[in-house]
Amino acid sequence: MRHTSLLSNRPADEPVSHCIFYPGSKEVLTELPGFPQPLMHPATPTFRVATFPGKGMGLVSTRALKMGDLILTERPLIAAPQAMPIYRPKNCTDQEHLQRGLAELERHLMIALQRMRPASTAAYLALANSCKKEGLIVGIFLTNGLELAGLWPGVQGVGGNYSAVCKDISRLNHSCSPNTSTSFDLASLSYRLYAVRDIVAGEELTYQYTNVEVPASERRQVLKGYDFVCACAACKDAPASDVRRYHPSFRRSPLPRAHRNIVFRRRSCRQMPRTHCADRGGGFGTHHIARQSHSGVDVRAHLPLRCQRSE
Ligand SMILES: C[S@@+](CC[C@H](N)C(=O)[O-])C[C@H]1O[C@@H](n2cnc3c(N)ncnc32)[C@H](O)[C@@H]1O
Repeated sequence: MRHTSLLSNRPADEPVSHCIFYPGSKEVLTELPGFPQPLMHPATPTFRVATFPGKGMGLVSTRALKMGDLILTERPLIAAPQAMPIYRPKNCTDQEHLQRGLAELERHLMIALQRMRPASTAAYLALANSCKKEGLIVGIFLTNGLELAGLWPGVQGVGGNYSAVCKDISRLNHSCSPNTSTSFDLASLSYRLYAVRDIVAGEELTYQYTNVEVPASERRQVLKGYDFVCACAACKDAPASDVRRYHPSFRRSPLPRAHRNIVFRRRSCRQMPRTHCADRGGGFGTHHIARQSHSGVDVRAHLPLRCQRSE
């Protein structure tokens, strides 16, 4: 593993990302023409951090937004592999292998936090940890990680082999009918958060942590890993909502053509301990990475807007 502070040679007010990379990933970025491109921000502020009863902190819109509007652009504080490549002795159980992987991840994250700018370290440590069984540092990483694909040399498409934590985007709370989605721009090393429907001023900005096309009971299982029970309208009226979610109109996108490259991404790594290592055999992380390859999908097939309006 290589630790790299990307763009640390920039002015002090420019965001720096601390990256824990496999060999070759940094070169994927530095060989991009014009890397690093400047960050593209919205013309006027769009959000603030607020507290939501029963959810902790989250983001709220400070002005009306139109579907497709850019809400914010952000470089991650830290990016690291979703699964650490560690040796697995013959008699090692899944659980032991998982714990060793997490301990190794924690060790690398500690190094990262020590090397980061103090303000970035403080911002990371201020994030939520819903994964209390693990150490604080790794717990924050598992709670707040977003998928970061496209940096694994030789892997095309949305491999999702890295996970990244951001100061603001990681504050988004979950909804099964989310009003935002992200894309990741490699050339500027930044996430872009977009509105996927019209949003009124003062509305909470929400994001999907899991596949929202599956029935509520399946979503509930995944969300258990984040230590909350979703109380959105779709979950409250699950039988009716499940029926609507199977309807073909659920998959039809009303996004204008210009915005159809927006990609829905889910939270990246929270399922890693529970679904892979607890439920399946095999090498640490393999199944998880396979799952993530389904998570960056064309928004055309996934915008649940018609249903959102009726839910
Ligand atoms: C990535 S953090 C989101 C920001 C977090 N609320 C905070 O205070 O920083 C994920 C955690 O937020 C909380 N959360 C997210 N969405 C929620 C929801 N719809 N209902 C209740 N809690 C939620 C859960 O504790 C979850 O583990």
